[in-house]
Amino acid sequence: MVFKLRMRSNINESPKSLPPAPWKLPILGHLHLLMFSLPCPLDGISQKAWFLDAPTTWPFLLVAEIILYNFSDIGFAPYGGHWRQLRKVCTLELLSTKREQSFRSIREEQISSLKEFVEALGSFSIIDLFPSIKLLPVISGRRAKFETFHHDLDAMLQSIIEEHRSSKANPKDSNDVTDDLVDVLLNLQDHGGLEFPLTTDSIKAAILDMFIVGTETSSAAVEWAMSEMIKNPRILEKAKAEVRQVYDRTGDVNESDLHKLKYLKLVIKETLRLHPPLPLLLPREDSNYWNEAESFNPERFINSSVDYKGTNFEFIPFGAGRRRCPGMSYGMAAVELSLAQLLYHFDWKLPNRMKNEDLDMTEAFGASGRRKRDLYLIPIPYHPPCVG
Ligand code: HEM
Repeated sequence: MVFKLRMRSNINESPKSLPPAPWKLPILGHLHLLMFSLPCPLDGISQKAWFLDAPTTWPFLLVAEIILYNFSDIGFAPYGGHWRQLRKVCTLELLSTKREQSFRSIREEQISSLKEFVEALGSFSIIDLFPSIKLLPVISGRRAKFETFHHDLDAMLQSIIEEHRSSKANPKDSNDVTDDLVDVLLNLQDHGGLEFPLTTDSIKAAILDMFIVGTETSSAAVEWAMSEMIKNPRILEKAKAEVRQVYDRTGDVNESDLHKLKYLKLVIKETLRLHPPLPLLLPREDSNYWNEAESFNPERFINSSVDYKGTNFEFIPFGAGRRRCPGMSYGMAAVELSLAQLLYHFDWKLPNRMKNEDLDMTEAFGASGRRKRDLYLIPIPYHPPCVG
């Protein structure tokens, strides 16, 4: 996962005096999920083809048509042979456990730059960690604007593809774990023996899916987890103590010890329950399923067999069934690692002596499940005890 970090304005500035956040579009990669707030003629989470008959005047359908190469990405593709093939490529080639592990060092390297970034700024908005959400900030119109945007985006994707092609004059075996996602797709296009040809447009749409879907959902989870912990200092302290106890030995946050962060995992689960990045129609605050459903209580998952893998229907932040999220392991690894970094290297406080109970937790309207207002926090560097 790529983290490009954008500089944010002044360190001690009041959030109120910051320029208003740009209007956020529902996010490209998961816009298909908007269908759940529209009258859907089909039942069930996994039926996604109906919208193809819908008028493409809805902004998100225009996005899918124009920007996602006429619905050729994985998320928007209607169920059928083309989608099945994309899905197979995605789960077996792009997001397999083997690949996920092979990207571990890249992920660690990228997420470790978080520390330097936060230090350099003094204050930041969590959303800046994942800038892809802002890829579309200024699109407020319809077709003409989407087309201009698509033109620019297409040029960028084309140059990414060409760069990969030229640096791979001797293409490697697609099982080569040093390949990145674009290499894997290009190798499949050249040598995959696929039932349906993998067009360059499908490759571009898949890159967009991975990049935008992955960053948008993971950033929402990190932002909500931090918000909930700030709002609940007891939980913040407990999670922080755990992270520091695990990493103080080396002074370095890495993926191999993530499995020891048992409490942080509960915090993430509870975050995904209360704030699923793609809300769908989840019973997240339904008292038929949850005790004190609206309160943030990570401990509810202690000794609970309820998991997010798609079999407990009261808790399906990654969806369920054949369209279940193929990037679950990637997403969880990125969220855990980001939060571990943030909690290990910094103490956190709200700006302007704001009280934790005053933190606004309103959700943005729409399908993206994000905070209505960006979360601004002041980091106070933590100096680990000398490592021997
Ligand atoms: C915390 C992180 C994430 C959450 C909560 C999440 C959640 C979801 C959900 C709810 C769906 C729809 C499932 C359904 O319709 O049943 C989905 C689909 C999808 N997700 Fe994720 N996701 C996350 C991270 C990622 C990452 C990191 C990637 C890729 C690198 C990814 C790639 C996709 C793709 C390609 C689809 C479409 C699958 C299809 O339609 O067949 N997601 N995700």
